[in-house]
Amino acid sequence: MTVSAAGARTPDRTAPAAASAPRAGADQPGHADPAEVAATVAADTAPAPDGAAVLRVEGLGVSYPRRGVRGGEVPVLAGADLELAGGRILGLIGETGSGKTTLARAVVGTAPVTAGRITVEGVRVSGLRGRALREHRRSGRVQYMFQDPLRSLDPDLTVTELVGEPLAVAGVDKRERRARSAEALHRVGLDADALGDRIAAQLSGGQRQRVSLARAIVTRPALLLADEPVSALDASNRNHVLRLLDELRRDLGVAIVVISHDLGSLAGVADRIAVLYRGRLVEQGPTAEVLTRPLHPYTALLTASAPRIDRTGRGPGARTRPAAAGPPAWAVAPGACVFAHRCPFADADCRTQPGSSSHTGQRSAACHHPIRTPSDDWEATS
Ligand SMILES: Nc1ncnc2c1ncn2[C@@H]1O[C@H](COP(=O)(O)OP(=O)(O)OP(=O)(O)O)[C@@H](O)[C@H]1O
Repeated sequence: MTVSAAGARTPDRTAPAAASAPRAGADQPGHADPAEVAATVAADTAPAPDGAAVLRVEGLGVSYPRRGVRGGEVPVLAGADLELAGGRILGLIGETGSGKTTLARAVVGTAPVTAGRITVEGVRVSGLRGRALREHRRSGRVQYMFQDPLRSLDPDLTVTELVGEPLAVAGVDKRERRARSAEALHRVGLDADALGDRIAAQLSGGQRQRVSLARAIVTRPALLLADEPVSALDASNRNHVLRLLDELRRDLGVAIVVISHDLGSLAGVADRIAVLYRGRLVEQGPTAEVLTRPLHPYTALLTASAPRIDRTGRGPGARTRPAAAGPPAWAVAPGACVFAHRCPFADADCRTQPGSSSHTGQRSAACHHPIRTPSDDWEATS
């Protein structure tokens, strides 16, 4: 079990070295003045200059080893390009198995990158190895928040220990750990004095998710990857966590990637949406535009089937067909459209030719026949 860049826990085979680093001691709940610590956090975590990319993903490919086949591999992500500035939220959406978690894990260095590059704050993290990678993870500048806090939080640690653990990994002394853990808990609406001595099993689902969030921000990250942060929560806790994410990006300038199945959750919080289908990013753009005027037929299908986005079924999504089985993504010709087997507009080009990526302003869609409106100003880029 391991977790983030800074040593939480996740059930994977590629445990970051930080996972074996010493744990925080049994700190007492912190007594620091949260306002004072908050001021320090704000000073230490200056938002990236407007427009500066905190995360840049270029031509990313990830392949997992194929079980039982020596040297064999299964490509699960290909040609992914993304950019995210400080203080911005990117919603990453796609059906189960499309590669959302894999993309996030590639960014924190726990998925095997086979092509392209990932840059965080100007540092090429996809090329880091050995000591440089361990140092990067210990810095806590990139944090990954797991979708299942009950499984990802160590059941034996108290809340104070859980939140302070990434700081212990980073070598922060006990006194500062206590102060910063209390501030992080305060920021997510939890009282360290009241909850600091509890273990995860003694918390509600919403509290656990907020402890995960406190743990993720305690290192003052530049980039937070939140994997399905609200999918297990009821409506009130969901809204609370989404509001917290919004505050974090605004107050601390954190760049946040929110992974979700739920367009409704993303609609309220994300500045931009990226749509993943079978390991390919098929569309990206400002949230309102992607949701109301999807360009890629798969996005149209998503928006049409999301009740809160399009209840009428009369939007562009109504033109798409229901799901149908297709070839596995790795069997699709390199660059050809992975949605062609389901797309009502697909022609021979879509099944055989490299997908054409079109864009207009802030938007892009990897599609030979994007859904257009008369006002669209199109430019084919490849
Ligand atoms: N460690 C692994 N080894 C081999 N294959 C893997 C591994 N992890 C994920 N996969 C495969 O990679 C593909 C993408 O998985 P991933 O977990 O990234 O999808 P996802 O979009 O996050 O799905 P979900 O929404 O269900 O969490 C899936 O086919 C999955 O089975």
